[in-house]
Amino acid sequence: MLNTVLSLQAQKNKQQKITMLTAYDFTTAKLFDEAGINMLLVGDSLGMVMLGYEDTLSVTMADMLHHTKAVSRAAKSAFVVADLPFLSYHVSTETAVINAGRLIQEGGANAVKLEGGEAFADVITAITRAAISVVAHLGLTPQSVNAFGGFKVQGRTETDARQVIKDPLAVQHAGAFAVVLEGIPSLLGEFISQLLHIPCIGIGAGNATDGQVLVYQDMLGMIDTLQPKFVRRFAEGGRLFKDAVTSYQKNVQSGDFPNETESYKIDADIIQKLKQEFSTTSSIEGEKS
Ligand SMILES: Nc1nc(=O)c2c([nH]1)NC[C@@H]1CN(c3ccc(C(=O)N[C@@H](CCC(=O)O)C(=O)O)cc3)CN21
Ligand SMILES: CC(C)C(=O)C(=O)O
Ligand SMILES: [Mg+2]
Repeated sequence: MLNTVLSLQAQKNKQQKITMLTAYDFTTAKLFDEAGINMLLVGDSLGMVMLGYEDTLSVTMADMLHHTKAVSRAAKSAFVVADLPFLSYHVSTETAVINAGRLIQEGGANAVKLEGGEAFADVITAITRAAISVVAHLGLTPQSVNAFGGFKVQGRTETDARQVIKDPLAVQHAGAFAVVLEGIPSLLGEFISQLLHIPCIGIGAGNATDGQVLVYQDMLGMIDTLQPKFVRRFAEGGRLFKDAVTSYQKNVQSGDFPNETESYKIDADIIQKLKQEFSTTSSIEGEKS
């Protein structure tokens, strides 16, 4: 089943949870698409999990396009959302529209995501005016890590919580078709999801949002450095990979790999003839010198 802005809205209306996972390359995107995940997010978290940076601030439009192209080629039914990287939508609405357009036109994404609420309403309106679907990312917005003083849960005080409620309303009004709510108390996640008519996808926003998103390396248990409270490890992928690599290493060292069936064959007569020919050649060469 093809996922669209309409099917995702219908899922919220019917109270069927929306599933979203990050994806950054063709092979994993194909697996998640085949598993029936509704939405694939080419997140700027790729700077951390794929490229090894400390935060998402170093990620460029070139990085995002490179990975978005790979994911788009794999997505047959999943709806592909690409993150607008840091500073690609902050300078002017004009550059924001151009960069959003590149993720769609060159990257093949179905929608773009940007971090910001009320303060980015004009940018969201400008992008949606180009008929580009926008997801707004609110709450713990990782591109603000330095402004926040770390990856800190948002909306715990009355003043902060008020803004965390105002922002989703503002972006919905500006034309966003969905929001990602990250790192907020579950009661706020629940209230905002009831307040908005558009789908609210949570990550660290509790169980009452319209859907959930996680970074795939987190949920597959491939990471043991960063471990936010909201992560559940659905597999021990890191263990699985390491064990397989150890097994490969042992089998190569012992000469057990590759075996007969893993090797190519040639007629024994041909190789026998060539062996004679080359041993003669080398003895003649030897006589010359
Ligand atoms: N691997 C990975 N997973 C993610 O979810 C993720 C990334 N990378 N990179 C981009 C952002 C950064 N994110 C993060 C990173 C750390 C915390 C974290 O450690 N949070 C504290 C909250 C402490 C508090 O304020 O109470 C925690 O203990 O959960 C949360 C979200 C979410 N995103
Ligand atoms: C954490 C999710 C929502 C994200 O924005 C990303 O992966 O970049
Ligand atoms: Mg992101």
